[in-house]
Amino acid sequence: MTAPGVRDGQDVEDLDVEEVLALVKDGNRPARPATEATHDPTATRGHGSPVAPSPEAPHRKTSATPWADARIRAARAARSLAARRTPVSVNLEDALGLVLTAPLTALTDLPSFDTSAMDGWAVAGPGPWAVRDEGVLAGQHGPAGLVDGEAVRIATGARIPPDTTAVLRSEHGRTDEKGRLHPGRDLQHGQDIRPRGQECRSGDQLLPAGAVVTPAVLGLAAAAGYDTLAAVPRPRVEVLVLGDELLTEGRPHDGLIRDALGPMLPPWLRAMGAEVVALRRLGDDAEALHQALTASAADLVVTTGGTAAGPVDHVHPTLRRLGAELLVDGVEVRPGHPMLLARLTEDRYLVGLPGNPLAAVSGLVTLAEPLLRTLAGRPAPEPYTLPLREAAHGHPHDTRLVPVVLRGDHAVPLHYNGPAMLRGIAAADALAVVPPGGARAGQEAELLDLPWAAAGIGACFT
Ligand SMILES: Nc1nc2c(c(=O)[nH]1)N[C@H]1C(S)=C(S)[C@@H](COP(=O)(O)OP(=O)(O)OC[C@H]3O[C@@H](n4cnc5c(N)ncnc54)[C@H](O)[C@@H]3O)O[C@H]1N2
Ligand code: MOO
Repeated sequence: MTAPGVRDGQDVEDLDVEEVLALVKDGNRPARPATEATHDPTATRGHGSPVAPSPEAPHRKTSATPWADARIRAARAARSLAARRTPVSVNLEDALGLVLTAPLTALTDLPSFDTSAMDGWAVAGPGPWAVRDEGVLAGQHGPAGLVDGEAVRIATGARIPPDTTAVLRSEHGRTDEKGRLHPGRDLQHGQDIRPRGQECRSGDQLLPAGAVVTPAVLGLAAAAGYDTLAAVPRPRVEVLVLGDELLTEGRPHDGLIRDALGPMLPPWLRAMGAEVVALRRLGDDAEALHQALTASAADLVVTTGGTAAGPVDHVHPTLRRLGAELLVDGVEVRPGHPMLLARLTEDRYLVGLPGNPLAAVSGLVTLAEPLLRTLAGRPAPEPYTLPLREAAHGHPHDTRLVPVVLRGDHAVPLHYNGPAMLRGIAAADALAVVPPGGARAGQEAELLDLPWAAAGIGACFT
């Protein structure tokens, strides 16, 4: 059935109840531009005073923060803690994705000795040459020096014998019947020799402090002599999954459903650079939640579910009981508007993700990502936009995050993007930021890449 007033081409399955209600009331009026929505008397920006909810927005939270402000607030909240974190020394194999706290300074010349760039012969003086019996392989040290007219077989990466004048590639040399080596073409002095220090001298700065450790940085660090790197510690995150209705195996039955967030959040958080220290399922138990939050030593606790105002929604009451400071209490974004950010103690934070799975993703990218990025010392990704290939309907007042695939130079909005659905995001490359009122086909939309989309599965998982 199509809800009356829903615009052509819209899938009612894509809308949450509130959006459908708003559209029914709006009829087919054109979507309001973002600027107008900003002046909506029902929309409270920042932490303004409470405003009576409008009939169009039965669940609008008066304290809700605009989406872009919420991201900024989450990033800023962690700044003072980030400044207090002590750098750690991390083995290379554990350093992927971390940020260097000291410049990467070469511990050696590179190459650290004169090296053959090719398989062939090290030769001294002009040819033809007498070829020694014993060759020189990579990894051997101290080959005997050559005299003019002499050559020795040499492998790529092997040390150049003293007094070598060039390396003759194997395909450019010919040996006559007497075993003498002749050049097949002119040979320049120093040809195919990589001189010591060609890439850097010991003490040269290879990368500045603040560089992100990529696979290539790991390779460079190893080449330059490093076993460990000084880096910003990975933020530690504990995930608390709330809800009595959740199963951890088998098919849904008897009103029980599978926990979709337990399997999804830890790898997603790791892809965002976090160390997930624990995942615990607490049911709907206020006491267990209180104890878990009191006992946790993680930099960030991520809870799922329980953010709304139902009888077993324990997150707000527990935060009040703990005396936590609510920094963001609801965000003007769909899905996920009940998401929250709190400071539990001076150096511990909580992000409360709504239980609906796509709403949880929205909370992850809106609040957890900027907070973790700041704690990890990483810069914000450069914002970028692409035109939408099709129109994306918008919420009347709130930003919408819509899963999209990137095709050529367009972003294509995906269906099955309702708050309880993962079908769209599971096929997506990015989330498109759709302003209040929606976006036309061809309109540029800001895109938030999914952490694995650009790098390929596995590449960014730490
Ligand atoms: N009176 C109001 N009710 C609701 C509002 C509102 O503004 N006023 N907002 C709705 C929205 S929007 C969302 S989102 C949810 C958020 O609710 P909670 O964070 O309290 O989440 P729950 O009620 O625990 O669960 C919501 C939904 O998600 C399912 N769920 C929970 N955890 C998981 C999981 N790990 N894996 C899969 N699915 C999960 C749960 O069974 C519910 O269906 O509140 C609305 N209500
Ligand atoms: O419907 Mo709720 O917007 O957060 O998923």
